[in-house]
Amino acid sequence: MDDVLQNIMDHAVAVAREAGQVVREALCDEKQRDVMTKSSTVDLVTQTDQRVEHLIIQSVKKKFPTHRFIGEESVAAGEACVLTDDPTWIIDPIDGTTNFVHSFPFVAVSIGFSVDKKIQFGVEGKGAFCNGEPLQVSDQEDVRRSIIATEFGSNRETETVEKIFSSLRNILNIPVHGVRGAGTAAVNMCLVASGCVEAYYEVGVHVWDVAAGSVIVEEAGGVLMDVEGGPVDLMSRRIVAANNGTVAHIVKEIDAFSPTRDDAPPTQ
Ligand SMILES: O=P([O-])([O-])O[C@@H]1[C@@H](O)[C@H](O)[C@@H](O)[C@H](O)[C@@H]1O
Ligand SMILES: [Mg+2]
Ligand SMILES: [Mg+2]
Repeated sequence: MDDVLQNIMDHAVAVAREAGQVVREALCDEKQRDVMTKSSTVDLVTQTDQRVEHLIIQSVKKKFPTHRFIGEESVAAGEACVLTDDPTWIIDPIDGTTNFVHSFPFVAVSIGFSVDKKIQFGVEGKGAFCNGEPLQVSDQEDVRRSIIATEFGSNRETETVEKIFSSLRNILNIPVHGVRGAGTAAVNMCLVASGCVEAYYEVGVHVWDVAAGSVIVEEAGGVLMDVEGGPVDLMSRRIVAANNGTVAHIVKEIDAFSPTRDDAPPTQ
């Protein structure tokens, strides 16, 4: 990794740790977990999500004034969600807000950094690490001996819920050892990267949920795919992250659908 990128990554790690501390403290303070809603009554946000995103963006802007941002809460406030070739920080200040609100103790501060529309950190084959320890995906080749992670998302339209359950039924019937969900895409992807689960899939995620996780999974030896096979498109809101191409064949069992893309022009 060149010095410039290393410098950017060091800053990302430092600001993620700082943000993590704010989230950790807020977990113990009911007032900082007051709930507001966004796209639906189960799409939650708190002042802490907004505060943490602000903290990260201000800190980065000070050091790298020309860089661009895609932040979950900035987009919710009306900013465009467009990935250009420019250096861009893709931020989910609290991934797992529902967990956070309920003190269910799995949340992540997710920060990805892209240049030329490619997520950069780690792409040069330097590996993925958790507190200095290298991560490695599971070597399991048999989907029947696998744990698959997924989420239910925050869209409760009947048709969407039907499709989620249809996929789940198909996957349970393979049969797999188990199905799990941490309540955060970023943590689910880190679980794939660390070999605790063999694969994670979800339709309905956003680019800020998966940008950082995608490079962590690849650097830990895993593969990314669209839920109908083929290359993943981080703006498509569909993702499969698996330990290898064999387990990634769970895509055959997924009842795929296409939510509105993250980069769709705003409707008037
Ligand atoms: O809103 P948030 O807590 O940052 O992110 C959440 C994801 O991590 C989760 O996996 C998904 O099921 C939810 O729909 C939501 O996108
Ligand atoms: Mg999220
Ligand atoms: Mg979030």
